[in-house]
Amino acid sequence: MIQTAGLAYRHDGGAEILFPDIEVAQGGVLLLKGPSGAGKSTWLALAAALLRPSAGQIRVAGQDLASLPKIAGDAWRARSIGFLPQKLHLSEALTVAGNLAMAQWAAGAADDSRRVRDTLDALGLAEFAERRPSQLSGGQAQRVALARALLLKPQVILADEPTASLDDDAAEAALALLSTSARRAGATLVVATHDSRVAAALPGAVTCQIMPARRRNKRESLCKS
Ligand SMILES: Nc1ncnc2c1ncn2[C@@H]1O[C@H](COP(=O)(O)OP(=O)(O)OP(=O)(O)O)[C@@H](O)[C@H]1O
Repeated sequence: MIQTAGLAYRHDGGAEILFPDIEVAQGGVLLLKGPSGAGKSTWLALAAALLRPSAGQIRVAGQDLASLPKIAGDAWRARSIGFLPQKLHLSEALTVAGNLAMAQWAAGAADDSRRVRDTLDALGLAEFAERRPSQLSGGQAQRVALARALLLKPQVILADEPTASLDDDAAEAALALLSTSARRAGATLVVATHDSRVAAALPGAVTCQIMPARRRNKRESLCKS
């Protein structure tokens, strides 16, 4: 479950970004839309406890994040959040399987090569386990990053612009895989995007518009389900 109320954040030297109040049930899908620079990535960083709000409340996967100390936040994130970043950050020094093992190690989880294999298998990546990231297509590399995000069975998956630079067919396949994987894992899925193709691929999502304050119409609701 994700719940926010009166959430706001001010970057150093920037104007305060005001976010709409959001409520998404555990296992639900949240689509965060909004123009470039509106604050979508900032919202994801707040939901991952990478940033602390300047005002308001945010509760993610049963944890109140507004007042969570940094060290507790790091441990909570490792347990609870799977992140699919726009830049995939796969290490070329490691194989595909090694990249997943590295994610286990970084989260302080026990080394579990069986889970690495099973996760790669579930995403149709078994045959690529011993390849380096540069030996994969863009879509395959993104699937590896999704496998890494799912590996530790997170309660929430945060995906930042998952269809950027994908053509229509690849974007449709990526979104289908993302939502099927999240549903199977019982995880809440959050997709932040300004790609208008995404809404059609995520029927039933709670859709919230992140909007710079100067462009808001006070009577307009910024979220709908
Ligand atoms: N570290 C930072 N320091 C100062 N300002 C920042 C910082 N990071 C982001 N901003 C500003 O905060 C605002 C929101 O940025 P954010 O990256 O969250 O937007 P976005 O909606 O994700 O944009 P895009 O779709 O282009 O990725 C922007 O005006 C941006 O310039």
